[in-house]
Amino acid sequence: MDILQKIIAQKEKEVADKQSLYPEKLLEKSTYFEGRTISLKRYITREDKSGIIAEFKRQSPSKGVINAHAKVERTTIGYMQAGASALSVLTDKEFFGGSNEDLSTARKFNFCPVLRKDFIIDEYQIVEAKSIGADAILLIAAALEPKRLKELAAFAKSFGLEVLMEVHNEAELENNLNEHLDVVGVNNRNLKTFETTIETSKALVDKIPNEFVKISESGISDPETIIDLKACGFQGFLIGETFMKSSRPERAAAEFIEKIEKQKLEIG
Ligand SMILES: O=P(O)(O)OC[C@@H](O)[C@@H](O)c1c[nH]c2ccccc12
Repeated sequence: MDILQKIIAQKEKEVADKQSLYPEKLLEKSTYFEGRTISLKRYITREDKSGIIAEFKRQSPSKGVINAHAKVERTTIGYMQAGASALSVLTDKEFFGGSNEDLSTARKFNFCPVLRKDFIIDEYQIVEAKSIGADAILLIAAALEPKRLKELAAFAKSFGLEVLMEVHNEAELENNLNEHLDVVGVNNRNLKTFETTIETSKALVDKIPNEFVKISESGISDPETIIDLKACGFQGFLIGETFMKSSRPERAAAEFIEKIEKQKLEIG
């Protein structure tokens, strides 16, 4: 069993437990339920922003604890002040040390798109995403059958949530493109070895139709890589660890984004 299969098995249990404790009817009472969402697609492509989706991630299966002390409020506000286009918040507890409260806190203190980073396998988690204040959800092609991925994407759109589909290779991309997706992300991390390589993104970018916003995810550790990925056609960049491993992630993000701005000027 690879890590993804392990996580999915755990999610199936979690969803069943939660559904009996807090049925959808209850989640629908959340004040966020009626509210409008902020478009991730639009914010990634805004000219006045960096294209960076800055992630709040305390730990991961590949790295263990990345940052045990960072506060969601200070970190996410700082990310946005630094020039991030959007936020990504891990809500998985078991493997990533996140929570729904983390996402709601990010929501409460920021006016920007907030992506719910979790392993979605059921409609229940989409209702939950809306109820905690998310604007967009992640669907992982490696975790779902194409028919199921499309159903979940359509369901998310019916609540006004945008959909980021994540792929690792050409087959996943080609089997899953559908009209309900907004953003397509290439994950540079190999889920079996945990190794990351930007080449994964470069090999797939031209195969993603232009109607989708294209982002590169994981293992981005220097501003030069962003310049390189932009030149290949990527519009967005999902960054977690490079920021979170700093004792002040928001400061690391500010320094990183400043360097991109400087290089942009030099390149002209
Ligand atoms: O911390 P990194 O290497 O910058 O990666 C961020 C993000 O891409 C990564 O956290 C991620 C990509 N896809 C996921 C799916 C689930 C959980 C986490 C992820």
